[in-house]
Formats: sequence, structure tokens, C-alpha cells
Amino acid sequence: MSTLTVIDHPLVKHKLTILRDVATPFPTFRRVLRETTWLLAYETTRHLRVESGTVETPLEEMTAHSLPNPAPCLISILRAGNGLVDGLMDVMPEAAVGHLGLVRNPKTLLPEEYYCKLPSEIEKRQVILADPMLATGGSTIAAIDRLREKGVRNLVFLSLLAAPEGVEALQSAHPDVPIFTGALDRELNEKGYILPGLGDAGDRIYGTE
Ligand SMILES: O=P(O)(O)OC[C@H]1O[C@H](OP(=O)(O)OP(=O)(O)O)[C@H](O)[C@@H]1O
Ligand SMILES: O=c1cc[nH]c(=O)[nH]1
Ligand SMILES: [Mg+2]
Repeated sequence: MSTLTVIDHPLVKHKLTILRDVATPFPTFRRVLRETTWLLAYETTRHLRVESGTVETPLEEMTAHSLPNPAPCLISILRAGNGLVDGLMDVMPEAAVGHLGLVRNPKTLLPEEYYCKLPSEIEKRQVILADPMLATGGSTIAAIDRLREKGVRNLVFLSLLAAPEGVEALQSAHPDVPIFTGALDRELNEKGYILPGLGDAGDRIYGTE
């Protein structure tokens, strides 16, 4: 069974309150999501491999560590995934970035793929897949199915909020993929929205409500 890590941090809690607030306007939502991602990134990137080498300081040479080649890779589940990937790129500008376009059909709640562009040598990279909302789990499971087809082995998933239903579905479909999230919410409503949640993440980032 894959691990579920709820990233428990006072600043994450504080920023999540702003993100959940229906009165938060989208420019603030975008900025605070980015700041929250910097904090979530600290735990989510803890497993990354580094390679040993040397660096010349102004005083002497020392053994030092750097990200490997090829570098890790961030994958955004469009469109809301970009809200997390923007912040992840801030802390790891060396990362390659891929995009998977998935939209959830509002009637069936099943994801439909409309775009896929992934970095070269993805099978050799450590991959962080990002989507702010793990609701039924359908979009994340479909994204991981696609990444597995492309040979990705080393993979973790980051969300901002998760529903218990989505965690269970993801753990059962992909038991080897560690899950990181900013909070585990109560349940889904009849339309597949996370309760208490924050609404539609894509709409709140891009002001399309
Ligand atoms: O776990 P699930 O039940 O699959 O739901 C979660 C998905 O729904 C949202 O995307 P949406 O389909 O609204 O697309 P968007 O990012 O373009 O707004 C969200 O960003 C996830 O991708
Ligand atoms: O609560 C939810 C569920 C799916 N997608 C969202 O953006 N929000
Ligand atoms: Mg989506």
C-alpha cells in the first residue's frame, strides 16, 4: 500500500484557509497557491537522488551534491496542475516539465485526455506528478496509467487537497505511488467535489468561474 503523507505545517494550514475562503480573489489565490507549493515541495522532494561531485569554493575544493542527469521531471495535470507546477519550478528550475491535458466529464466524472507532451528520457527521471485536487482519483489514476505506459518507474504524486475516496482509489490502482497532500478532507459531494474543499481549483486559479 502506498504511503499517504499529509504535510502538517502551520504555514500550510494558514495558507489553506486563504485558499478555501470563497472571498479570496483569483490574483491572491494564485499567489498563495504558489507560496503553499514552496512549503509542500520541501517534503515532496525529500526522496530525490543527488550525485556526488566536487565544487571549488573560494577557499578549497570539497565534495558536494547535485541533482542527477537527466534531471527530475514535473508533470502537470492540466489545467489546475500548473498551479502547483509553477511553485515546484521555482524551487527546482532544473526540472524538465511535462503536461497531460485531462478534463473531468461533469456527467460521468471520468477524465478525458486532450493533450500529452512529455520530456525525453522520462523513464530515467524521477517524476513528481502534480494536481491540486484528488477527488474521485480518476484523473490521477489515468495520468499515472499514461506515465507507466511511457516507462516511468520512479514517481510520486502531490496534491493540495485530497478526498478519502480519491486516496483509496489511487492506493488501490497504484499501490506503489507515494501520495503527498496539504490536507485530507472529509468526503465528496454528489457532483464529485471535495467537501469542505475549495471549489473548482482551475476556475479559482484562472478566474473562469
Ligand atoms: O479526482 P478527479 O475526480 O478526477 O477530479 C480531480 C480533477 O478535477 C479537476 O480538473 P478539471 O477536470 O476540473 O479540469 P481543469 O483542471 O481544467 O479545471 C482537478 O484539477 C483534477 O484534475
Ligand atoms: O473539489 C473539486 C473536485 C474536482 N476538481 C476540483 O477542482 N475541485
Ligand atoms: Mg484536471
